[in-house]
Amino acid sequence: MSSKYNVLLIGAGGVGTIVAYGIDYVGKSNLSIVVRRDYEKVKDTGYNIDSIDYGTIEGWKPQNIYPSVEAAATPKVVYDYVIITTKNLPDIVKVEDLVEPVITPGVTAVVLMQNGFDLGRPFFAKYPENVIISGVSHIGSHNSNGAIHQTQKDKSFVSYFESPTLSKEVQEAKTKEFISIYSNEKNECNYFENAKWYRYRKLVYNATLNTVCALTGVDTGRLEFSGGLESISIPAMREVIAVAKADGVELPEDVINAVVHSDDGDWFEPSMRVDVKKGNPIELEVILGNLLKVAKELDVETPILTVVYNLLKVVQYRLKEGQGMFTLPEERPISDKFYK
Ligand SMILES: NC(=O)C1=CN([C@@H]2O[C@H](COP(=O)(O)OP(=O)(O)OC[C@H]3O[C@@H](n4cnc5c(N)ncnc54)[C@H](OP(=O)(O)O)[C@@H]3O)[C@@H](O)[C@H]2O)C=CC1
Ligand SMILES: CC(C)(CO)C(=O)C(=O)O
Repeated sequence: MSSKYNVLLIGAGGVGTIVAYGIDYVGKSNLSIVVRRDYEKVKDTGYNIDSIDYGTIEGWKPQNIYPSVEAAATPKVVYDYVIITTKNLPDIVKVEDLVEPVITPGVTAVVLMQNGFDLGRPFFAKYPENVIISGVSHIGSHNSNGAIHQTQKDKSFVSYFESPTLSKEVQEAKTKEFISIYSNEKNECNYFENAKWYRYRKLVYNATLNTVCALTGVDTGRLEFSGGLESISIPAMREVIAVAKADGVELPEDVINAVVHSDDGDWFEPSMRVDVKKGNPIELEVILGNLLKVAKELDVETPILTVVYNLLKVVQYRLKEGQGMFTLPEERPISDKFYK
């Protein structure tokens, strides 16, 4: 009998494949992955990886490859860890529902290695006995048809989303055990005490630069030179900092400066901008929607973020229509709503 951890990773994209490779590199896990669109190709020839951390690897495969979460549930394996590295799009698929077939209550820890805010909340409601781990990744990695191109080092901060039903000791131990199966000498994977703090810190970037670049169609360099950085994104950053403060999270004095300078020398396109460019739906609800819900609960004014959110809702509608998620009738229906 194997004494290895049973690990399932769902979403082998730019981030997921590098996380999976890192876990395989450590060698403490019996690793399975779910591959959707590229299943046939990956099953036959594996991944070709060009990585700043691991070099050039050809034809890499983990122990098991499944075409769906349901298929990964059929061998009746009890998974110790289920890692989710899909895009988090609750307005399309709720990840807490997606993973249901592979979760064993009280055993499986869920690792959310995704951008966004307050991601633990729906999991606590559905899986009160399971540890929910937060992974905030700073990486630049993309997948095109099974070819992975990782240009920025895999650096991640791993914490637990504080469950209302589990003890600190249990959650901390499980989180550190996860780090022990993933951290290696090629990547940088650190334990970080406070998931909420780090998620707010990351939002200072994602809620203000991803969103405004997605709306305007520019990279962060062009946003700076056009004046949009100072007229829109920096005031929006102040709103994120104000919500964090009202929520008991004090971000450092120099956070805005640090965020703005994090792309120095790079015409960098944040992921939401890339998604719009590709015609893919955007992670609007987890990057901005969840923050605005908390702002409302705490009575914090967020005029800029609110307008940005409402404009991006229109963009999301367009993207969903473009992906064939709904179709509109040829003739525009007439509404009898009275506007004043
Ligand atoms: N890429 C980056 O550099 C960074 C990304 N992030 C965050 O990491 C997360 C992952 O991003 P990224 O790797 O770029 O995303 P990608 O779009 O590259 O990959 C997501 C993968 O998830 C798969 N997927 C989606 N739904 C399912 C499903 N139901 N079953 C199986 N597979 C599924 C997709 O498969 P399919 O091909 O079939 O659609 C795709 O391969 C996001 O939250 C992102 O914001 C954070 C920092 C940097
Ligand atoms: C800025 C970056 C690449 C940080 O890793 C990111 O989170 C994004 O583009 O969404």
